[in-house]
Amino acid sequence: MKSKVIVYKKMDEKVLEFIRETCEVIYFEKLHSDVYPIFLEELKDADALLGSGLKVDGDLLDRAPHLKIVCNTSVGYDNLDMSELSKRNIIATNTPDVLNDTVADTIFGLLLATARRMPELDQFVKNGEWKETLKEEHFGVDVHHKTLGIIGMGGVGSAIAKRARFGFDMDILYHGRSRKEEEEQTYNATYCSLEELLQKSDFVCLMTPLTPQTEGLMGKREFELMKQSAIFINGSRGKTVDEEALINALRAEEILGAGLDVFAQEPVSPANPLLSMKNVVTLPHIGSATAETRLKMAMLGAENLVAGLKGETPPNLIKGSIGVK
Ligand SMILES: NC(=O)c1ccc[n+]([C@@H]2O[C@H](COP(=O)([O-])OP(=O)(O)OC[C@H]3O[C@@H](n4cnc5c(N)ncnc54)[C@H](O)[C@@H]3O)[C@@H](O)[C@H]2O)c1
Ligand SMILES: O=C(O)[C@H](O)CO
Repeated sequence: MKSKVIVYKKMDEKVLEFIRETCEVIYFEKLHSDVYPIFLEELKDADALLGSGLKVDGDLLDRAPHLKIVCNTSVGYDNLDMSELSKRNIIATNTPDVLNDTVADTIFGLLLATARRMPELDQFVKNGEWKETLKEEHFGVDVHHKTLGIIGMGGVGSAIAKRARFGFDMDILYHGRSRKEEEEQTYNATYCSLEELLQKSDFVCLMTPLTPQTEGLMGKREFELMKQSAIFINGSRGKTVDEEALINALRAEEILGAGLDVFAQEPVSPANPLLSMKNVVTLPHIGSATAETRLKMAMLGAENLVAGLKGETPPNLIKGSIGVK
């Protein structure tokens, strides 16, 4: 009897074919309201879930009594209730590393675009407002040789540090749960407290996972500690930032600007005040959004799934999952 796998996100056919070699696949390109009742019905005898963003909590797991493994096609796994999964002996996996460079390219591009006001000046040109040589009022700020503070020097944070150091001669500060000797040696990065990082950085880049400890990590006090000339970049999750505090800090000119790839609510509401601020550059959570990288992530998720269903240890077990030694 083949294992039954529910795939709940749009996937390349190559990935579905790979899973179909050993499993039965129930495929939902998107879990919109029309198909959700069918999804819940299929859950009843499903052995595995593959996709990203679905809230997998106790309520959902109670509807899936045969589930053996839940596989994210993302590195972030804040959508998974790890304790509920472990209670039920369900394996959980994610897709780290394959996306580091693509995400670092996005986040550093966001940093550059925000520093040099590119979206605003692109619109300036397209609106036919460019009538003469640009004046100081339209100048941006330099990135090269400035100080970048990275909160969360992990896979993506480290790739951002590489770009900053070797591409832009930046000085790098970082804060995290542990020291990163390799990054300190390779990128001349300096570990410091969060307070010191916020006070000294010209660019603050948040790249931590969303956890109970990082929820609201950047709040009123943290933005007040930043330089008035500094720019905040968020590539992590929207809820690592107190969005109200960010809006107030920008309105009070406590910081110079912000570049955001993630938001507390996604898709972000058009009414969100951040979207009407010229000194805020916004992206629709596109960190890993290239065809090549998304295929790698999906295939890695599928490899984790097939290995787990075979009784093997999947390559990317999430910390806290059963089977993590
Ligand atoms: N915008 C996007 O499209 C995109 C893409 C990839 C990752 N992400 C987000 O970025 C996160 C990090 O990705 P990664 O692959 O670098 O993960 P990672 O696990 O390699 O690195 C996370 C880093 O954050 C640090 N950290 C954890 N808790 C912390 C805390 N309380 N304070 C300070 N540092 C802390 C960890 O020590 C680690 O160094 C993901 O969990 C995801 O939420 C977003
Ligand atoms: O966590 C990740 O991999 C990205 O945010 C894409 O979801």
